[in-house]
Amino acid sequence: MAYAAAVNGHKVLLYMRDAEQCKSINEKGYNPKYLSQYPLNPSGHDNPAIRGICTTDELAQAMKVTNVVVILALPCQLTPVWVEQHNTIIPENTLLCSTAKGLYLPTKQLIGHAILDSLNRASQPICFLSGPSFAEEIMRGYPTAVVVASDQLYLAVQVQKLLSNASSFRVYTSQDPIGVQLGGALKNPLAVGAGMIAGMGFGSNTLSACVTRASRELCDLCVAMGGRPETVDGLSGIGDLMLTCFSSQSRNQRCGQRLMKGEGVKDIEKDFTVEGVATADVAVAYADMCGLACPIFRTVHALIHKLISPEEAIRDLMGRPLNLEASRANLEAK
Ligand SMILES: NC(=O)c1ccc[n+]([C@@H]2O[C@H](COP(=O)([O-])OP(=O)(O)OC[C@H]3O[C@@H](n4cnc5c(N)ncnc54)[C@H](O)[C@@H]3O)[C@@H](O)[C@H]2O)c1
Ligand SMILES: O=P(O)(O)OC[C@H](O)CO
Repeated sequence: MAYAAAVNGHKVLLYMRDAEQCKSINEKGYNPKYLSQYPLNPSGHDNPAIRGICTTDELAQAMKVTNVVVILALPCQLTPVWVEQHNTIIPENTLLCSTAKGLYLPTKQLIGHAILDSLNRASQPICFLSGPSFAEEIMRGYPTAVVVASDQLYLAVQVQKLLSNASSFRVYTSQDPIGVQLGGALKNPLAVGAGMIAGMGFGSNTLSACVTRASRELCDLCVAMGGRPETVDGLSGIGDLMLTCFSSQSRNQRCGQRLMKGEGVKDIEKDFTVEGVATADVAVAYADMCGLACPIFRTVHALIHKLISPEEAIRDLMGRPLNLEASRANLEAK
């Protein structure tokens, strides 16, 4: 996201904890830890267009500048903690844009509600960026479309203008922050499930069937929790579901594959962030709250926690009562 903003000529400060990483960004124009082969310098000049900062003092100074947008790009389970630690230096009127795609496990909240609670301010301007977007493909300049949502459209439009560029990054707006947050979060356990199918050695028939039926569950659960169905049909629902279920670039998808090879969640999470694991727990809690069957969400959750075997999972899903395809079977109580 820093790169997308820098491409548009904005002054970008990238806050990080590691002083060495910061030094490398400022002196060499490369981030040694993430996507290290890509220069952080869209304009081609020697000086990096993105400057690294790593002290709370520098961050506090940066926050005082007017017209700042703070893009929070942390894993979901860490975002509220970080916000709470920094809430005194985040000005009340500064627009926050969260990119985290997950549901917050400790309180089973949408990430936006958890952030506002951590700030202890319900009125902070906030929006949510989501949609099919592997970071590496953005750095490569591959045309990408995402959506940014806020209750107040003008806040979403601010981020839309900040990040969109006509050659490779197109940002749509939405006034359905609940639907956009839920779509981006709930696709993750389903992508873990898609990886499990590959890990079990099944092929395209199984994957396509599962993703299609999963998209129905995603829609039912999002709508039951207050999102709009047209949002789920969009980039932050079906769009991101397709990306992550059909690509082994997805960390959630790779996690599912590795789980089926016998690895444990804790070991996999040491290698990369997997939002779908914690979010699966919250998804099942939401399904219970809404009285929804959501068999795929429940099966993925049970497999993650090794409550059932892969053979039982297939038997349970394939052995469900036969039904019309378009029936609302998912809406029956479990
Ligand atoms: N990577 C992608 O392609 C991508 C695309 C779209 C959305 N997202 C979403 O964005 C969110 C962040 O994903 P990511 O891939 O950038 O995750 P990541 O695992 O790469 O972590 C992002 C940053 O958080 C920092 N971090 C980790 N622990 C921290 C802590 N305790 N305190 C402060 N900083 C800490 C890391 O050092 C890293 O710089 C996720 O919810 C993800 O789903 C990621
Ligand atoms: O690698 P994943 O599975 O975390 O997916 C990253 C983004 O959500 C893709 O849009």
